[in-house]
Amino acid sequence: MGPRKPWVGGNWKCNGTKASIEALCETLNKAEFNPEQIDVVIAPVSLHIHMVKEKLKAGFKVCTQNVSKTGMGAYTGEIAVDHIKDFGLEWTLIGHSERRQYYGETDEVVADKVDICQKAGLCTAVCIGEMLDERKAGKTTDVVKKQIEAFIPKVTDWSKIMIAYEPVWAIGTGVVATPEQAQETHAAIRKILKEKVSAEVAESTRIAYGGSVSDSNCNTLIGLEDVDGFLVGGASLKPAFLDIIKSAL
Ligand SMILES: O=C[C@H](O)COP(=O)(O)O
Repeated sequence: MGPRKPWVGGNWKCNGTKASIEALCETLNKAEFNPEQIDVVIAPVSLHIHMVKEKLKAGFKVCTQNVSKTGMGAYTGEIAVDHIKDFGLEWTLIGHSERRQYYGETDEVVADKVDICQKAGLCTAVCIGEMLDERKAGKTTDVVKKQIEAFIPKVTDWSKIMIAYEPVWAIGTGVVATPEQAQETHAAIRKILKEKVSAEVAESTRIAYGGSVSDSNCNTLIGLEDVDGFLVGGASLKPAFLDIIKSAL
């Protein structure tokens, strides 16, 4: 872990019922952390946000899993930055690989969403990562570079950007990146930020790892120089998430 404030996110994806989420919030409320020293960010299904905000103790930050590239208006089914801000939320995820794969979210759309979040002063976890065939072809750095370059021109306040590196082949598969793969790509991302933005931004921007993070691999991963935290899917629905938070303290 570098000198940056750690960031640990639980992406609950399209999971949970009112009952299961109530129980999960009770479990998560056992976590002990100082929000001045770590960002612990929970992204439930949008319908559950109100309830999760009520149930989780102060210190947790509640986040949307997606945001509209438009403002308020005649855009059926969307949630705008204005709603997120009005609701008192600080964070949103953008460009998760499931959004890119199943809902046609291109680099251009991700850039538009970064743009609207920046203009609204909303903190944004931007997800990037390569597919298995791209890794096998040795194209990982090229892929993440293209994904990052797409949104760089939209960023005016880097303190509100967190990059989540999630190799797609590691998401939900139980196949976590090796420490060497994770460190190598996180360092490559930092190098891209240095070359394309500035040394200061490269040094200060947090980069979290995501993809089959669990209570059994988090301690090794968090020991890596350029890993500043995690974006966790499956394990964030379980008590294991408490250990993952603890690993980053
Ligand atoms: O947003 C979280 C990632 O997609 C990781 O999911 P996972 O921890 O279930 O592999």
